[in-house]
Amino acid sequence: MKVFINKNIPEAGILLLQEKGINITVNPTENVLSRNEFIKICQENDVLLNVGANNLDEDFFQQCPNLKGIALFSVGFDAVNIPSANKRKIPVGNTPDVLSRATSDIAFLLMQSVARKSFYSHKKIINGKWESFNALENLGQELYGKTLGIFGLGRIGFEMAQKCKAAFGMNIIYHNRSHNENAEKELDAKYVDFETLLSKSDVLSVHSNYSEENNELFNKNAFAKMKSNAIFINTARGKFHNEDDLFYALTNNVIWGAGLDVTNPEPMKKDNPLLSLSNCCILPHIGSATYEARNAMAVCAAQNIIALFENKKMPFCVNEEVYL
Ligand SMILES: NC(=O)C1=CN([C@@H]2O[C@H](COP(=O)(O)OP(=O)(O)OC[C@H]3O[C@@H](n4cnc5c(N)ncnc54)[C@H](OP(=O)(O)O)[C@@H]3O)[C@@H](O)[C@H]2O)C=CC1
Ligand SMILES: O=C(O)C(=O)CO
Repeated sequence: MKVFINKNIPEAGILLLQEKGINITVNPTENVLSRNEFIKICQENDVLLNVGANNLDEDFFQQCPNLKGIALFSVGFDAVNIPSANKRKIPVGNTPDVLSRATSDIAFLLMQSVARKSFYSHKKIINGKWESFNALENLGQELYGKTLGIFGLGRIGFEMAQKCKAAFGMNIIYHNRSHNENAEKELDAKYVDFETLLSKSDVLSVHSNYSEENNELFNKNAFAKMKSNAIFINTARGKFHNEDDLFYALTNNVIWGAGLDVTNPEPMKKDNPLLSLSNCCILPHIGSATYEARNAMAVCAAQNIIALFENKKMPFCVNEEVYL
């Protein structure tokens, strides 16, 4: 079985695959492959270990009829057309849980960074604008006892809610398609409809899986229903928000601030107007970027491939229906 890894991953995963004698090819160039180059190499392999946001759509599956499995180096699987994989009985593996702490840490970091204007204040020093102490300048807001609203309270959302409750005694409300009974029991999280999530959250943090039907759900209409002191945090996928509408909301006192680890599109251009705002903190999609999380992700991805190699079910599979 031949495995193609389109960008290098931590050694922990490579070693596991090598120990099993699995034939792997890691993209030898530092460059991102063009779509044609990527497809050509996938055609020559049985399994793809995919790092980054390649679009694994129906066209991809049609062009790569030999593929027997996909191991994603991510928990999110929005870039894969799952019905196309299912049609061909191709299992798709992901890396759940191991990155929940790291990603929720970034959501928490952004929340505080926005509340205390920290990125902007740092830029002020760099730009020679640190002047004498002024009682009315650089004022942020405290989060104690405020309401955290989570859109998509699953693994990462739970970790975020737990931290916010422990650190600031925040009240938790959330909106999912179904109830998260564990969060209701452990964190006293209250299920609300989407409109209530918008109108009652002091901090609204997005942690849902992305799918087309939620494209730019956080747009002008949604921001208009939020509190004027609200902080919007998105560490899930950039396509959840409309960036022009977010800019409008941030510059017209519709909402108070925003923290983004994901942008729409990615990568963000360096002259994006959001980068110049005092009330917006942006990071370049580093949610899972810790040694601990990335090593563990590499192990999960390798375990998924090893299972395929041994004719077993992938231990972390997003389309278990292919095994029925
Ligand atoms: N910034 C980064 O580096 C990272 C980003 N991510 C992103 O975070 C996402 C979440 O990961 P994780 O917590 O592990 O996933 P989970 O599946 O554990 O949680 C996702 C939650 O979203 C809810 N949800 C899904 N669809 C909808 C919807 N249409 N409306 C409302 N709620 C919805 C689900 O509940 P229900 O089914 O009941 O609706 C579920 O509780 C990933 O898919 C990925 O996009 C992940 C890791 C790193
Ligand atoms: O896992 C994911 O979905 C990411 O976005 C990166 O870790």
